[in-house]
Amino acid sequence: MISVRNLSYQYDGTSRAIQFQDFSIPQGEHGLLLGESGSGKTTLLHVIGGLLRKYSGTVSIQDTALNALSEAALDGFRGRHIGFIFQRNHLISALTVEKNLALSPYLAGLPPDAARIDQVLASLGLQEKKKSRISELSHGQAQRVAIARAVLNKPSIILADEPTSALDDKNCERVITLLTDVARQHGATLLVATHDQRLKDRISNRIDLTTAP
Ligand SMILES: Nc1ncnc2c1ncn2[C@@H]1O[C@H](COP(=O)(O)OP(=O)(O)OP(=O)(O)O)[C@@H](O)[C@H]1O
Repeated sequence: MISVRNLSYQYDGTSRAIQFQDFSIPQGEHGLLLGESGSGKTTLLHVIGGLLRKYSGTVSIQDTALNALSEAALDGFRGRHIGFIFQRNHLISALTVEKNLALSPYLAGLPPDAARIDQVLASLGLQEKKKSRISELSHGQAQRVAIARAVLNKPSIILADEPTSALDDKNCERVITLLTDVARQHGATLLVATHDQRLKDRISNRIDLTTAP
C-alpha cells in the first residue's frame, strides 16, 4: 500500500515547492501517474521510492512512514520493499544477466539466492539468456531483465518511470502486460508514471498531477 498526504518537495536552488495531491493505492492494486512534462511525476516516484528525502508531508509504504526511518534503515527498506523500473534500464552492460540480478539482493543486504534468480528468469522467458551479457541482448530483452531485477527481492511496491514511452505499439503492449502480470503474480502494488496515452485504457486508477493544487 502507498499513501501520500500533504506532500510537497522543493529542489535546492528553486523558488517554489512542488505540491502533490493526497492519494493512496491499496496493496496489490495498480495506479497510473499522469501529468504533463514537468508536473513532478519522476519527483514523486523518487520520493515514494525513498531516493529523495527532504520533503514535507507524509509518505507511507505498508504503514511505514518513510521519514521515520534513518538513512541506513531506509536503504534496507528500499532494497527489500521497492522495485524500480527506469525508462533507461540502468543495467551493467558488461556483466551477465545473472550477475546483474545477483546485485539486487546483495545491495539490499539479503543472502544470495540462485534459485530465485532462476525462478524469475523463467517467469519472464529469459532463462536461456542467464549467461549472456546485457550488451548482447535486444532492447526488449534488456527491459525484461530490468523488470526481473525489480521483482527479484519480492517487493511490495513496483515503481515504473515512463517504461513504454520509447516503444512501438507492439512492445508497449508487451511491457504493460508484463508489468501488470508480474505485479499481480507477486501481489505487488504497481505505480506507473507516464504520459503515454496508450496506457490509459490499461490501468483505471489514475493520479493526475496536472490537476494537483
Ligand atoms: N535536480 C533538480 N533540480 C532542480 N529542479 C528539478 C530537478 N529535477 C527536476 N526539477 C524540476 O522539478 C519539476 C518536476 O520535474 P519532474 O522530472 O519530476 O517532472 P516530470 O513530470 O517527471 O516530467 P517529464 O514528464 O518531463 O519527465 C520540473 O519543473 C523540473 O524542472
